[in-house]
Amino acid sequence: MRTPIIAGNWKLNNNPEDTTKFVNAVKDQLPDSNKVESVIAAPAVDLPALLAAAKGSNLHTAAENCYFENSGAFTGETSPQVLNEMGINYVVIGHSERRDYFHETDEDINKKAHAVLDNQMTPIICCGETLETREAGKTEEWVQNQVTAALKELSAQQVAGLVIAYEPIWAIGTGKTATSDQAQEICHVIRETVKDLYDATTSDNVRIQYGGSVKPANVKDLMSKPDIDGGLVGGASLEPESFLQLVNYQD
Ligand SMILES: O=C(CO)COP(=O)(O)O
Repeated sequence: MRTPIIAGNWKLNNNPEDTTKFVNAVKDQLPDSNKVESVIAAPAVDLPALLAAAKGSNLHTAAENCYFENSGAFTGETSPQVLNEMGINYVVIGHSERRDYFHETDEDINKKAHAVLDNQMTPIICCGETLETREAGKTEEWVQNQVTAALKELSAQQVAGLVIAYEPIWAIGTGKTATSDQAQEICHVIRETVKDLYDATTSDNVRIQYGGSVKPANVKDLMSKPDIDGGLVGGASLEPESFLQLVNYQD
């Protein structure tokens, strides 16, 4: 059985003080972690505040990015080793904003996935097509290629434990959600891709999130789909009330 995982991705929002306030407002109303895993991915500068406030609660913590080297002459980067030492659980890898604005390649994303796993954390690996790709009827091929490249040389056991987030770029921050059927269709393609690359056990275990204008109003419908195990949520994760509605979607 796959445990549902709802993760807020704050992007470049909130300072340490906002972070503490947010966590204090939500931490006693989160579902049990074996029912739904609640995660917040915060900017690197907010992670100490996130960890301190979340301690002892059901809130899991995530970084929004990291580098693929643990140390060295890489000015401005974040060490996966240090994230692990701090107590961070997840790292979002290959978000479309990182691919687009910061020119991250499939190869970088694969190296980061290895680095996160080597440092005992769980990657949330993002994939998703542009509107142009969708309109050209090439979504499946695009997503298959991104997933295959991201998972290169990872073991079946590593893949079974990680999270893949399907985020169609045209649905991010636009208010345009993929319909739950469109999201299911591509999440199914991702699961089949994992099955082809590995085996049925691995594809049955890997968790797949949908992201792109997920809101309290549509989360239940999305989560009712067989291949959707969670959400990666931007805008609607910024307010405590809305985040609580998302993680408590089963109530
Ligand atoms: O990019 C996203 C989460 O990573 C989605 O953002 P929105 O929920 O704001 O569309």
